[in-house]
Amino acid sequence: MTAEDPAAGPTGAVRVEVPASSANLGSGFDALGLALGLHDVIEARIIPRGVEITVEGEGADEVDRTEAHLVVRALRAAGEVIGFRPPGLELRCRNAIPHSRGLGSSAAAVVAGVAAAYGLAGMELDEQALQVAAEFEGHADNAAASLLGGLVLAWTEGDRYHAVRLEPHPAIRPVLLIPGESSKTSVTRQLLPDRVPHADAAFAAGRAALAVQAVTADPRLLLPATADRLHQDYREAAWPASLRVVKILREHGLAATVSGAGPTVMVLTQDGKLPDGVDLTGFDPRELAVDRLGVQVRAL
Ligand SMILES: Nc1ncnc2c1ncn2[C@@H]1O[C@H](COP(=O)(O)OP(=O)(O)O)[C@@H](O)[C@H]1O
Ligand SMILES: N[C@@H](CCOP(=O)(O)O)C(=O)O
Repeated sequence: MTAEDPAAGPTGAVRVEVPASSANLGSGFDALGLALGLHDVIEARIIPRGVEITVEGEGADEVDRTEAHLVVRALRAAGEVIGFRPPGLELRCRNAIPHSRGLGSSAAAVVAGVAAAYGLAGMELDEQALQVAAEFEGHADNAAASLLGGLVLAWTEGDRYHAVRLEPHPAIRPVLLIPGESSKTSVTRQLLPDRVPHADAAFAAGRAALAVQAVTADPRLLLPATADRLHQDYREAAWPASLRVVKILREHGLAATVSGAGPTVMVLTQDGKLPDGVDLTGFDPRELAVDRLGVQVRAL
């Protein structure tokens, strides 16, 4: 995360580039996130009054163009925290992150709004930025990844959100299988049980710890490290085809997981390849680099 010229003081306009992310990585439910090389770009400008919003690309036919726009709401919320209250705002959004597919579009939009507030106020991003962004989602995995880039470990302490950033191993090449249909995170969270068996919790703790080693240091461990018992099976009704593909790819030895709350499938490969003969009808396979920078802000 950088604000490239924070010493320059408040500015009238900023350009923000924010990465998508894949949360959970199978075993690290609500804790692990990986930033991906697919970016929304937002230009935010202070104007005398009101909001003027243009949107191109993903979500252009759906998103609100009023004060209720997610980037505006996040910008205003961050502004309250840092004491920055612009009279009016112009936003130009060029969206590349598909909405409601498990690629962290909402977290990216929120991080973009928070980063725009800091940039317009001439401030560098800080710990409070994660706090504001994570409060919109209720979990910090995607928001921390969009903010910091790389692999993130997110956790909560009371009502405070925290994250550390780790460097993913250079050999890791994520392939994303993005389906046409969408699935709302708020809906699939309701499919999760209130309690899980102790053995499953213990399994998850071990595999999530292993995932840190696999993603940062030893990608040969990716298959066992991404095994999950806490969320994917419970959410099957929302995206049976995604879970079927995950299981088939794992039987072929690939570290496939449902990305975030689905329905996209993420495969952590080391060669960018998928096995022949696996039926991927309905999915658009795209190799995406790991984003190592996190959100980028510059004055215009
Ligand atoms: N760039 C954006 N601008 C405005 N709203 C957005 C943007 N990205 C996502 N959203 C909002 O977030 C919703 C998707 O959130 P969610 O279901 O959590 O999916 P995702 O997994 O993509 O984050 C969209 O329907 C839209 O309301
Ligand atoms: N840990 C969350 C992640 C949601 O990610 P999204 O990209 O689907 O919003 C969850 O699994 O609910």
